[in-house]
Amino acid sequence: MKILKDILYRVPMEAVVGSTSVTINAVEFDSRKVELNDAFVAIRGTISDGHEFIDKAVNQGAIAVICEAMPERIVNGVTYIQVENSKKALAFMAANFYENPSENLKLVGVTGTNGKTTIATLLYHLFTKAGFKVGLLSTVNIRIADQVFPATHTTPDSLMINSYLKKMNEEGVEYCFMEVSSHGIAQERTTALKFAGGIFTNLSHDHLDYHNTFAEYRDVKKSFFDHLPASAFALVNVDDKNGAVMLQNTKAKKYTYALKSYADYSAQILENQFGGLLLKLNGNEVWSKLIGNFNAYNIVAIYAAAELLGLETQESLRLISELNSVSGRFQYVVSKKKITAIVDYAHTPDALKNVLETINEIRTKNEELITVVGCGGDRDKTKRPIMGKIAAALSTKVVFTSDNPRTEDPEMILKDVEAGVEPQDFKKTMTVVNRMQAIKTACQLAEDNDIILIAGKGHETYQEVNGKRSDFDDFKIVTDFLNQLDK
Ligand SMILES: CC(=O)N[C@H]1[C@@H](OP(=O)(O)OP(=O)(O)OC[C@H]2O[C@@H](n3ccc(=O)[nH]c3=O)[C@H](O)[C@@H]2O)O[C@H](CO)[C@@H](O)[C@@H]1O[C@H](C)C(=O)N[C@@H](C)C(=O)N[C@H](CCC(=O)O)C(=O)O
Ligand SMILES: Nc1ncnc2c1ncn2[C@@H]1O[C@H](COP(=O)(O)OP(=O)(O)OP(=O)(O)O)[C@@H](O)[C@H]1O
Repeated sequence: MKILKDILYRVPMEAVVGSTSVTINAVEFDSRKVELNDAFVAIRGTISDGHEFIDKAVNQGAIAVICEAMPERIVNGVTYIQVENSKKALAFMAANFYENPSENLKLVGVTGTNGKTTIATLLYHLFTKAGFKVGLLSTVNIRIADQVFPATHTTPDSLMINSYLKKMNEEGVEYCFMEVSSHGIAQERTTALKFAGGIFTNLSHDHLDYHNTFAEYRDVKKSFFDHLPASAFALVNVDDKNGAVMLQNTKAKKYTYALKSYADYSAQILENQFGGLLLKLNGNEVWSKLIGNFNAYNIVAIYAAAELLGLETQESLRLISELNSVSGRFQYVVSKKKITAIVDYAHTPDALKNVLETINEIRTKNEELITVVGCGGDRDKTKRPIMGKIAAALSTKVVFTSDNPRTEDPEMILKDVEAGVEPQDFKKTMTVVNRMQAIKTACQLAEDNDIILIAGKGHETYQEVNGKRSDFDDFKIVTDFLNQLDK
C-alpha cells in the first residue's frame, strides 16, 4: 500500500480533483484488473482508448484515476488527476510504487534490430559465471539469479519491469541486463528507469508497420540514448551507420565498438569455423564457442560492457571463452559424425538471409547446407514466397515444413512458400508437412561434416497447429535424431 501523492512523485500534473492523500493498493492500466482501492491509469493505445474504461474501473473500486482528459462523470470520493502523457505518468508511478528498484542495481539496456537477446543473455551468463547475482529481462525468459519466469514481451510494461526489478533487489541482484525494444521505448515502458549503461547493436528495416518511417524508428532508438544519465555509458556499434547517430545527444559517457571501423573496442576475426571463433579483442586473443561473423559483434560488445562495468580483463576473457550459444539464437550441436545442426529463430526474410549467408561464409564447398524452414500461419503472408526463394537460393537442399500454422491449413501455407522458389532451385527442395518428420529427413539426408539449419522457431518449446499448442523443441528433437544416427 502506498499514498497516492508519493507515487505521483516526478509526474507533472495538469489538474487534480479530490485528495492525493488516499491510500492505493496497486496501480493498474487495464480496467479488467482493477480491484478495490487501486489507481487506474487510462492509456490511449493502438486498439482502444483506456479513457473509455474509466467508469468501469471506478465501478470496480478504483480510488484514483490518472488520465489525459477528465471524464464527464466525476464520482465523489475518487481522485482524478489529469496529466499530459499517461504512459509517462504510468512509468513514473510504477517506479515509485516499487521504490525505484533500478537505482539499487546496475541496469544495462540493449537495443537495436538484431542481437538484443543474444547480448543480454550472454552478459547474464558472463556475470553469473563471475560470481554475481544477476537478472535478465529478455524475449526468451526473465531470470532472477537462478529463478526463471516466462516472458510475454521483449520489453515488458513498466509495472512488470519494476515489479521484477523489485524482486531482484530482494534477492540481492547486483546487475540486470534487459532488452529494450523500440515498442518499449515508444510506449515509455523504460522511462523512469535508471540505467547504468546502454548498448546499441545495429539497425535495419523492421517494425515499420508501427513506426511508419525508418527515420522515426531510428529516432525512437536514439531517444533511449538521449535519456541515459551522465553516470551511464553509451556503447554503440560504429560499423552500423546509425551507431554515431545514437551518440549525438547523449549525456552518457560515449564508447564505440566495431570490427571494421576505428573504435574504442575493436575485434578482429582470426578464425571463423563451425568449431567457434578466434578473435582478437583490443589486442587480446580469445576463443569463443559461438559461431558466425555477427557473434563477433556480440562478443566485442559484451567484452566492452564487462570492462565498463568493472570486470577485470583477463577474468572476462576467460569467462567469454566458456560461454555457450544462446537458446534458439544460432544454437548448435555437433554429432559424432561431425554433422552440425543449428537452430535459429530467423523467421523473417532478412533474418533467414543473414543466417544462411553467415553459414555459407564458414562452410566449405564439400559440406552440404540442408535447411528446414516454413512460415507461420495467421501472420504476414507476403513473406512466404520471399522466404522460400531465399532458402532455396542459399542452401544446397531445403526441406520446407510447417512453422506454427496456427489456424491456417499447413499445406496451403507451404504452397505459398514453394511458390517463391526459382525454377533452377526446384530440384533442391522437398516438402514434408510434419515438422518432426522434416527434421528427421534432414538428419537422414546429412552426411559427415554437413550442416543442418532449422529456422523459424528458435527457443520456442511448442508448435501451434489447428489452434492447439503441443510440446515441440527444435533443438531437443534434432539432438535426439542425431544421437540415434550416431548409434
Ligand atoms: C502494439 C503494442 O505494442 N501494444 C502494446 C500496448 O497495448 P495498447 O496500449 O496498444 O493496448 P490497447 O489494447 O489499445 O488498449 C489501450 C488501453 O486500454 C486498456 N483497456 C483495454 C480494454 C479494456 O477492457 N480495458 C482497458 O482498460 C488497455 O489495458 C490499455 O491500457 O501496451 C500493452 C501493455 O504494455 C502491451 O501488452 C501491448 O503489446 C501487444 C500485446 C504486442 O503484441 N506488442 C508487441 C508488438 C511488442 O510490444 N513487441 C515488442 C518487441 C518487438 C520486436 O522487437 O520484435 C516487445 O517489446 O515485446
Ligand atoms: N549482432 C547481430 N547482428 C545481426 N544478427 C544477429 C546478431 N546477433 C544475433 N543475430 C541473429 O539475428 C536474429 C535475432 O537475434 P536476437 O534474438 O539475439 O536479436 P533480438 O534483437 O533479440 O531479436 P528478437 O527480439 O526478434 O529476438 C537471430 O537469427 C540471430 O541469430
